[in-house]
Amino acid sequence: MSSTNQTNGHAITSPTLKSAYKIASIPGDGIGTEVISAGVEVLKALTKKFDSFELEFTDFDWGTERYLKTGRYTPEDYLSILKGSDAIFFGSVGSPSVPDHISLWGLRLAICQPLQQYANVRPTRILPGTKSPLANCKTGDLDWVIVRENSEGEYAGQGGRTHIGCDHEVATELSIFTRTGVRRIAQFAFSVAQKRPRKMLNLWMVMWDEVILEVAKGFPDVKLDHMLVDAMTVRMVLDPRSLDTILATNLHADILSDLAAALAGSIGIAPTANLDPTRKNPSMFEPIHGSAFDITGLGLANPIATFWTASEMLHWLGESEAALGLMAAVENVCTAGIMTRDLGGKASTAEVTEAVIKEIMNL
Ligand SMILES: NC(=O)c1ccc[n+]([C@@H]2O[C@H](COP(=O)([O-])OP(=O)(O)OC[C@H]3O[C@@H](n4cnc5c(N)ncnc54)[C@H](O)[C@@H]3O)[C@@H](O)[C@H]2O)c1
Ligand SMILES: O=C(O)[C@H](O)[C@@H](O)C(=O)O
Ligand SMILES: [K+]
Ligand SMILES: [Mn+2]
Repeated sequence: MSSTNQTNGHAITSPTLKSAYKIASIPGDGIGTEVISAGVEVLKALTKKFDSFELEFTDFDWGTERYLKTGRYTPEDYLSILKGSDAIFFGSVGSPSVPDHISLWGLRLAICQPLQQYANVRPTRILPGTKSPLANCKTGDLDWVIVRENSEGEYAGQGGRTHIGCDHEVATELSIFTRTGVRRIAQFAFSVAQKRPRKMLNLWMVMWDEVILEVAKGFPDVKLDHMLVDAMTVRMVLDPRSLDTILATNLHADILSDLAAALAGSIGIAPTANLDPTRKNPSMFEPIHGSAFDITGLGLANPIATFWTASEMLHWLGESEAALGLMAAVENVCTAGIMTRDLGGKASTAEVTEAVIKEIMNL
């Protein structure tokens, strides 16, 4: 491409570098395929509108169908394949025909764990034109970022079963926490909180508390507040304005983020970034929801979670103008009332997608 500059009254044309990013797209199972294809369409529209960058997509059919045929969710060299990309755009994994721990460890965790995506970031707010199920909670009242520790805790993969099928069978599921793991996620969460208007971080747990108090010394401008997870659910419902950045263990944050999405109107809007903050490996971006068997193939899947996810991916890649443009387009479409059934509307996945693309082209 080229750009035109004015110099001494003369227009000169000079070549400029256009960033090109390689995106590995993994739609996965269920509505994952529907929302990722909508997301790819929207991202392609953005590259037309903002001609400063290009996206080169490679699609992978890694999902349960592949597992049932070959015994693996991915090819054996999947990590080196993914390492050749700048980011991973993921739908969901999970199917009624395979137990959840097999699908989860076969694909999502098989990517997050070895690629050291230890920070899982889940922003939530109430989009304009949409409603929270909480009476008196309006757009702006609920504006949170949940930071989920994404590498250890309850999803560390430690534990097992002995004497399977016997009455005295024993099953263990161990949560593990390391100082290194807690320190690095605390540092990450503080730096998120530091950039937010309320500069506030809420969290809990014993060794966590100790490590976090150490890390807190490096962030004197962030207000720190400790909460137990059960009390946090109450506070999220009764006093959403008092929260900002919420740091929690892998499982606790998994649960709190579904609650947060529901309080903001629907799980169909909520995005996730699985980040390797060191940037040694590509990070993975996905909607927070799963395969949603109950609505698969019906055109009812809300694609906004995936659009918001795409916006987070663009921010991470450094394309903030396009990222903000995408969210502005999404907000305009919500304000116009073009929404899927989960948000109280009547539009299909394709209609919302088309409306967002139209808004992007009119930005
Ligand atoms: N990261 C992931 O890939 C991920 C996350 C969660 C669940 N899962 C898997 O997905 C499968 C189904 O899990 P589940 O039912 O507990 O959770 P789910 O998120 O798939 O669905 C929960 C409910 O929310 C609705 N919903 C979800 N996304 C929606 C959207 N975009 N638009 C409108 N409605 C939406 C569904 O219809 C369903 O009623 C399981 O196999 C589970 O393991 C995968
Ligand atoms: O257990 C899972 O499938 C995941 O943790 C999922 O719930 C998620 O939120 O990523
Ligand atoms: K998902
Ligand atoms: Mn979850």
